[in-house]
Amino acid sequence: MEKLKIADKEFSSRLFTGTGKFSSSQLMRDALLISESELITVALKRVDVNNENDDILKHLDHPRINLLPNTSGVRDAKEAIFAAQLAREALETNWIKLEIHPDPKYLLPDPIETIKAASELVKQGFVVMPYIHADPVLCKRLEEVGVQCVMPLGAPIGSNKGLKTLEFLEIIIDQSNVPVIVDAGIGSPSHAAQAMEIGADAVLVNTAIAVSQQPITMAKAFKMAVEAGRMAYNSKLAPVRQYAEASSPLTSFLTQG
Ligand SMILES: CC(=O)[C@@H](O)[C@H](O)COP(=O)(O)O
Repeated sequence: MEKLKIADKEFSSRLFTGTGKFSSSQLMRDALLISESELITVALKRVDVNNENDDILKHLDHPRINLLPNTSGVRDAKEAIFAAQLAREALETNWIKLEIHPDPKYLLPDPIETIKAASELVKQGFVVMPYIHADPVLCKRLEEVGVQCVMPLGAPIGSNKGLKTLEFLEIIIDQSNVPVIVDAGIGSPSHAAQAMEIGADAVLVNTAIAVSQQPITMAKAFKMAVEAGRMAYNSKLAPVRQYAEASSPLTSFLTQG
């Protein structure tokens, strides 16, 4: 599979993963290593930044893993900027997954605060990866302020509903000049494959792996689905037709001889 470039990094895997909801840190590590994911997001609020033996960080220590701190839990741009600065200091990375979702019921991202924070964080030298609604206009605006990719949602975080925003994701992918990573709501490997088939550059999956009955084999299933979806996209899918079209001539044998 061809590599994906975001900012100064190249990724062989187009499956990005999250670290929440695993029943143990060891299980999280085993599943994420099997997934071959190279960009793994961790909520800053879950890390004890003053403890160099922090359990979650210890379990994510691997040469293939790039940590992507996220600002989950913040309610506005001001808090997000503060969280990003803390993360940069604590984890020594200027990459940040910008998540501002003040409403705990649906966890939908606040577009106004997100664009405000993104534009300031870009000015401060961050590689900004914003989690947003599948809004094509917002994606273009974020691109203009200098984010390195966009991360539109398929469905609410943790809902496992799949690509409820499919038609808008297609518009975003069609228009985008930065990588498009479908994030949130991907509940099964087939959802991930579908996102890749329509041309997403990558997907981010957490809940569907972490809360499955067998996270390790599920992680592998997601890895394979993402690879298959990308391969299908690169091979150009056959067109969808309204009417049937025979796969081989139906009557030619009647007219022979
Ligand atoms: C971990 C993380 O960043 C989540 O906020 C992300 O959006 C994943 O969503 P799912 O848990 O639905 O896969």
